[in-house]
Amino acid sequence: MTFSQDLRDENSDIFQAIFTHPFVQGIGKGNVPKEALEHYIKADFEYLNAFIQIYGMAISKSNDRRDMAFFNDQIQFVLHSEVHPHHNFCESIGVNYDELQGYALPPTADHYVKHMMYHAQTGTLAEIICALLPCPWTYLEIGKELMKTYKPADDHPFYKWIRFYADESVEKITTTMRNRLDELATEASIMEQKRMKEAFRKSCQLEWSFWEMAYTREEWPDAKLVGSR
Ligand SMILES: Cc1ncc(C[n+]2csc(CCO)c2C)c(N)n1
Repeated sequence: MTFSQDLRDENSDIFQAIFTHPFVQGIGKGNVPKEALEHYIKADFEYLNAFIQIYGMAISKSNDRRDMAFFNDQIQFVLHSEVHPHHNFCESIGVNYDELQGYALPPTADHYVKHMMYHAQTGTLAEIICALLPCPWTYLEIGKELMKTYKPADDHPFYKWIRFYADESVEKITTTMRNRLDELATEASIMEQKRMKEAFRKSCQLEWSFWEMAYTREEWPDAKLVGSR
């Protein structure tokens, strides 16, 4: 059993909860409330900006050129490819992508980004990868689950989104990160392995929470307090 397979097994409860989340199921059914999609894109645009910065932090912790090249490729991927699923969501609700950019992160997305930054700043390379891996891994499995369950045709409103994440490019990213993690884990102390597992589980939980945040349109209290009392 590899370290990354252990991680997957230990967190299958959260993976399962992500697949059944109403936002994720709504993507499969082709029916997500417009407000939830807007809230998601606003937060995810800024989340991806932070993700790029964290890949930069990971490069600064890398000594091996293959790691540097991988993180560099991922920065390109987030910059140039991950805009496609966002465009798909925007088209489905008839909103211009530009209008959903530049918003402050809601609490859960803010927490998620800072959790990854914490591990990128204070942790080893293995720990950083553990904090980052649930991001491609859960999306890959969401894509595959939705493909299998709903078999979307190309006129499905979220066909492009589902295809994008079920694709082999996201599979390759996940596999590369898993393999590197498995290598690094063999040299990690028990204490480091514990921190790695905690970083991974917390990111899985925050992936679920990110869907929930978008679905419930979570905001900072000050936005709600205005005029409520
Ligand atoms: C909250 C949230 N989690 C995961 C992704 C998906 N994702 C983000 S970066 C990346 C590629 C990693 O190199 C992938 C697959 C997302 N868009 N938003």
